[in-house]
Amino acid sequence: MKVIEVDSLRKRYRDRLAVDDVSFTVEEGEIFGVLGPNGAGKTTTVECVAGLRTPDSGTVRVLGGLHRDALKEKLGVQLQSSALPEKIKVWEALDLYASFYSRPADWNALLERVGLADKRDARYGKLSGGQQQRLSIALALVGDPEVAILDELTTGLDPQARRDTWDLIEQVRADGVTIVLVTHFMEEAERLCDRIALIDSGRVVAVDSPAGLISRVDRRQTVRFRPSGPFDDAVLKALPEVTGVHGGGGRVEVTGSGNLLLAVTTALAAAGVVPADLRVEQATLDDAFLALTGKKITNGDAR
Ligand SMILES: Nc1ncnc2c1ncn2[C@@H]1O[C@H](COP(=O)(O)OP(=O)(O)OP(=O)(O)O)[C@@H](O)[C@H]1O
Repeated sequence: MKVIEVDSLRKRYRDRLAVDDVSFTVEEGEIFGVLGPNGAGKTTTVECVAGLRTPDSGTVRVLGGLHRDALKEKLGVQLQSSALPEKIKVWEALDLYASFYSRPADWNALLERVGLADKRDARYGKLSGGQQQRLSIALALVGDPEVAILDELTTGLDPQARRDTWDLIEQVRADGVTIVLVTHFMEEAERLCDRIALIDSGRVVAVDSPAGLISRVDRRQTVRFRPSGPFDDAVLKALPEVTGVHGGGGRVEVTGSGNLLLAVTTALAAAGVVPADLRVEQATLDDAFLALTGKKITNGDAR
């Protein structure tokens, strides 16, 4: 079932066309990524989906076209800008947000789930960045939503806090919540998303699974190693998977496609060569974005 249908969405801010003809659909139960560089129009797009902005043209249907008030009950939103007052206590924020819904979730259980049970009485301003982020996820879930929109979920978090947040999102999805995740982190999109809309300059460049996006662009791989001794590189060049073999400084670089690693290691074993420091490099989402738009997406990606 399609949970979100966005068709030919356009949104202009005065002289700035932020979203220029964006279309995509999100299926029930998936984690759908909206990925693109800063200023691409991601936030504006999801704000239109959440009913927080009115599109200039195009249509947005969420949960079969629910109207605003009914939709508010079923949609949880965590936006970049939703900072809370410094002095509010964790439990007060949850209690306040719960009051917006007719059938809220049990926020005590939510606090446990996001790992903030011991911070119940702490003030928002005293929480670490990771704790604030987890609280904002709890606030997005306090209405027990069917769909959650999470914008720049892990920006500003250290790698461990980021991975903990990813685990949390996977648990939320396992409960059946459909998730729209806005991000400019490749690793996050690759790890979490079932499908991704790549957005650039207000337009959807492609929608596909992470593997689908990568394979569309480049199936080439590179295998690098240090051979245990000299060998005739014809044994590698003869392999159907191999397109090139280059060497120098005691290192060998083999390019090709298909199951390149297996083909190379098998041929080396047959030739009595042991490959040390073996590395495989494949195209990434970043490469896919570059090939599709001519731009790099990475900005602050904590790889
Ligand atoms: N309220 C606003 N008024 C005027 N221009 C805006 C407004 N909000 C966004 N913009 C502009 O619209 C464009 C798209 O912004 P948007 O925030 O949707 O992009 P984004 O992909 O979410 O970027 P970021 O990751 O930086 O938030 C940007 O050029 C931005 O400067």
